[in-house]
Amino acid sequence: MISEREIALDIIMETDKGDASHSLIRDVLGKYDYLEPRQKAFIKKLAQGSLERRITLDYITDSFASVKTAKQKPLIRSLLRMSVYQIFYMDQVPDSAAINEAVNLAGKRGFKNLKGFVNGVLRNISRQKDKITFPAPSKKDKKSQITSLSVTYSMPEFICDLFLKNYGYDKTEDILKAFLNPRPVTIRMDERLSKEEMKRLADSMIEESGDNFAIKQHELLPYAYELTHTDNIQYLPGYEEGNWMVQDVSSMLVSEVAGLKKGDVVIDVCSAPGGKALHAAVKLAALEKNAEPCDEKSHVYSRDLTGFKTRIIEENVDRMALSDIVTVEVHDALEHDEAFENKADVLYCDLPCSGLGIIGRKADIKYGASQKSLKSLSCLQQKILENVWNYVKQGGIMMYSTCTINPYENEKMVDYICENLPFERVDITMSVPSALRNEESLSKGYLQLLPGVYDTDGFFLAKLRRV
Ligand SMILES: C[S@@+](CC[C@H](N)C(=O)[O-])C[C@H]1O[C@@H](n2cnc3c(N)ncnc32)[C@H](O)[C@@H]1O
Repeated sequence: MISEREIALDIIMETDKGDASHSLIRDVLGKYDYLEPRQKAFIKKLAQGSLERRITLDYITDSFASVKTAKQKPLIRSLLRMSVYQIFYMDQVPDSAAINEAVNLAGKRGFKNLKGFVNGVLRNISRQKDKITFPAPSKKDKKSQITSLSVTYSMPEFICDLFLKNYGYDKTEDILKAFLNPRPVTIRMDERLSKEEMKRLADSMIEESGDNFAIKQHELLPYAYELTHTDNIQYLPGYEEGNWMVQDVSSMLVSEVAGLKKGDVVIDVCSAPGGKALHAAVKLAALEKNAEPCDEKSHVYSRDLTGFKTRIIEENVDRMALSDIVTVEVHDALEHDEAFENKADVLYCDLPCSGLGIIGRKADIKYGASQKSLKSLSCLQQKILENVWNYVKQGGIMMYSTCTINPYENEKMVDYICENLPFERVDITMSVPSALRNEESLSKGYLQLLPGVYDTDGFFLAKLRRV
């Protein structure tokens, strides 16, 4: 018989090898579908939390263990992470339960000789947990600030350094804190629904969901709704009917700011799962309602690299009844397509990026990122941009966006575009929701949303006009 902690242990061991935690947790919980919701919630919290706080947990263990985490057997390292997480961050679990089960699991999984080590380290940590302190930052010493932020908020040092250089200590701390707070899921209701229909849909979600479920309208956009305590979101009312799709409110701003007009051709070169392209399609479909038969038809071309990815877009297009207005195609954005030259009124360049803005949702991103991977992503973005920029008509628009917080992929990439390609920045201050209009970055010709400052993922967007 496998226990909940043993299931969590297996997930933690896999994520230690670099596997994506969100899909892994979903797949493993699918395999143990017979478990009670309470048991599944425990496994998810333990696996996710141990990953999210890995650096902090290792720091605590290393303060007590004779063999440091880097030198420990992978199973023992994962077991200690999971147990220290319970001792520090799961108040409802008695320390003795976490420790006894860890010792049993060490024996069960072939490490009888290390049961004493596991027991000793965990009992010491439990006894002294109120006395443990993290490295303090010193105002004048940048290195001490990096170490302190890294250990306290479990963030690799090079990311702390990157944020510190750009945002200073206080803002960096706000961002890192926000990453550790649970983020609600945001959905975009189909704008073809009336306000009353959206409200009725939200009410029916409440009626059909468990006690903890909550839904509220997002303050930034009237058709964005925040959902908390959502498991199996696809079973909520309106999903099958295509009345909504999951999308962070920050990402909705792209189509909000693009200034789409009836008859526009939109090309999205990196489109899966289709959030922004389908948002554009919904807006255009609403405009088409008043079109005359002789008017130019609006259309969205939604492309991505593989059939696997475009199938996801197609499923969303079908579900949302947008197949008349959207064409989905497999196409490598690095391959130039002459047929697309001068075709787009609006080109979406929502390019592959380091994803540092969504670390709060996908903790594995922070451990997978490196200075080298960030550099190679900005090279890829540059190559894609050089290849697709002339899909935009003269006077047309390029929407450049990423879900990251890295100047080399964001503001410096916009500088690159404006210095090397025939584009100029468009002031978007008046087209963002009023609650964002005082955002400092807008005065520089782009919008950089930082988690902890706004109730959104980290997101970057710029509107550029071909001149
Ligand atoms: C940030 S995601 C796009 C998200 C999407 N725009 C949305 O709003 O749902 C980046 C996408 O770029 C795709 N991609 C990566 N390299 C590509 C390439 N060379 N050509 C086309 N798509 C690519 C990835 O498969 C991924 O789906």
